[in-house]
Amino acid sequence: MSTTTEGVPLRIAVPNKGSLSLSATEILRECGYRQRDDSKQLTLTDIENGVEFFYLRPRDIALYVGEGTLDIGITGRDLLLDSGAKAEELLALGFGRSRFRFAGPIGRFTAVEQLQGARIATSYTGVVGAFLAERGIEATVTRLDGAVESSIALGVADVVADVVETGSTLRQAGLETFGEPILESEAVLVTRPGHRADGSEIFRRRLQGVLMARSYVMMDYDIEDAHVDAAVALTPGIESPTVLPLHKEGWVAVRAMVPRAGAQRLMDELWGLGARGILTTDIHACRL
Ligand SMILES: Nc1ncnc2c1ncn2[C@@H]1O[C@H](COP(=O)(O)OP(=O)(O)OP(=O)(O)O)[C@@H](O)[C@H]1O
Ligand SMILES: O=P(O)(O)OC[C@H]1O[C@H](OP(=O)(O)OP(=O)(O)O)[C@H](O)[C@@H]1O
Ligand SMILES: [Mg+2]
Repeated sequence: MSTTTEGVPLRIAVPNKGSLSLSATEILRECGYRQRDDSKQLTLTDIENGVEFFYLRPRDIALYVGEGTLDIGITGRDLLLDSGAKAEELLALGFGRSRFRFAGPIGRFTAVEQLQGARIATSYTGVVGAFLAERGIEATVTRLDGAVESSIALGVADVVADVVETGSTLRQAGLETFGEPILESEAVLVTRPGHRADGSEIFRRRLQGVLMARSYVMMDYDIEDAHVDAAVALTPGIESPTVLPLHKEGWVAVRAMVPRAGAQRLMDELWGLGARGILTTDIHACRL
């Protein structure tokens, strides 16, 4: 059964390679979509769900979506901004997190004002150009495809601007970051402003449901009536917690979604209030 109203498949761009590719495929599978098994496959139609996937270079995805060829796509926020494409961010996806930063030889630079007149190497000329223009800094920006960190030792640049995740590539090149991060990036869902293709809302909701399920757990516990108000104040849930009577006189069972991050601390606090039989369970998908 198709989930689109017109029967026209929703056309979705997915990273085919690089840091975002595996996580994008994983979240789409969790959302109940078919995904390719062969990394050479360029497209895949999931008739049951009324969608068609196009596996593309993440750097090109904002352009395809912005030009109207594809309805929606997954790419990096930094790549979206760098592209200058007419696409907008619809939902942050929580994976592929990185910072985009300037770096130079250790001890050489301390502030972005020192970029005046410098030679900067980067794969993200759009992001760097906009940053410099905003501050009225004049510098020479050279575009490289990758391994940008080597450009300083090889005499092509004084400074690099690149994606930093763990920082280990910079350390190995004898470089250090300086100035504030230019931007914080993660994988994002992008679409054309004002364009809401049939099925795109269902697609967005499925992704949001899996993201919520990743960041929340279901918590169950039993507690005496006298302490239930204090306990539900700690576990207010999304709408409101479910409270049901137990067979044991004067006791109730409480069920509520709680943020995964603080779940262990919450269990300690509930135990302190007299709650017993405290359980947490993973959620795999939800619509809230
Ligand atoms: N450690 C990382 N290295 C590079 N990009 C990363 C990293 N972590 C997250 N990202 C994000 O991945 C996207 C870059 O996609 P890209 O396809 O260029 O990945 P890549 O890992 O550099 O792959 P490749 O170098 O093989 O092309 C950006 O949005 C970037 O912020
Ligand atoms: O902070 P880190 O964890 O070290 O990760 C950041 C590095 O990873 C990426 O390089 P990639 O492996 O994509 O190679 P590339 O430069 O050839 O694209 C990025 O361009 C940085 O060089
Ligand atoms: Mg790379």
